[in-house]
Amino acid sequence: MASLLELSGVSVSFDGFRAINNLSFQIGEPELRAIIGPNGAGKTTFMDIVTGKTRPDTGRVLWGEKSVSLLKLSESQIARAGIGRKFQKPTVFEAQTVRENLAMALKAPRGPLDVLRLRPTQASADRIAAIAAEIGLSDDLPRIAGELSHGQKQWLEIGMLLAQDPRLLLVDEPAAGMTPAERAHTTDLLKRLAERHAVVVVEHDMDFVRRLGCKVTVLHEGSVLAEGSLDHVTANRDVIDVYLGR
Ligand SMILES: Nc1ncnc2c1ncn2[C@@H]1O[C@H](COP(=O)(O)OP(=O)(O)OP(=O)(O)O)[C@@H](O)[C@H]1O
Repeated sequence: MASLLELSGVSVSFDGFRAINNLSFQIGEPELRAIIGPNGAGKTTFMDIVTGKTRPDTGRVLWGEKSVSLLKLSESQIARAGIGRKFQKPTVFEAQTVRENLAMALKAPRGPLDVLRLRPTQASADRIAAIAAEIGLSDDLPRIAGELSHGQKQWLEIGMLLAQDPRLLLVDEPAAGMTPAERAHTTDLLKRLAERHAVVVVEHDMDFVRRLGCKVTVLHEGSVLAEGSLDHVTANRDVIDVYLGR
């Protein structure tokens, strides 16, 4: 499988502290990957580098069939190239309906004031319906987003990412604060999305990672400590020492 995203030899320091240290990572398309690691391992900084928020001091970050360097692109160009990121805290438009939120996301490359003025057109209605079905919110389209449960808001935000047609989704701690039923739904959703997309899930909850049933990358001190199935990495002595055994 060809790589969709490939980092090699990436390092970044903050005030002399190496948050990412000679990191190499690759993911294919489609693929589901979990990233785990102790606090401060560099998981957030990794996502910041991929999305262009943080620029590495050294290394390469290559994207797509043409191996375009993401280091030359702005954050918005990277988003348009097909990389979507979901932060831990949902940031849906609380006062708008689920349908309006998805409609805004379909049109999103403009400024926030422009998107607020837009109304869903017939042309976008099918797309909105398909995304709502994908995320399990078909019956909730007329509801005000602020009234949704925490889990439903997370799914809506994933739907808003999908509206942008990403090839790679970066999802930060999706299971945090969810009920067991919401976690099960989220697992199913991420697995289904990973049939057509590259999906990177950063997660601390090991039960959740186990249910994802995917390859796992363990980060520690800004580098890959171990990689493979969850059983493989959790049997690794170094992983036990720095992460699991604490
Ligand atoms: N802008 C910054 N300035 C200074 N230090 C930073 C900055 N961003 C990250 N760091 C440091 O880099 C290291 C890696 O941080 P990062 O947030 O990437 O870890 P993480 O694996 O996401 O941790 P957590 O699981 O707690 O979210 C930490 O020691 C953090 O304090």
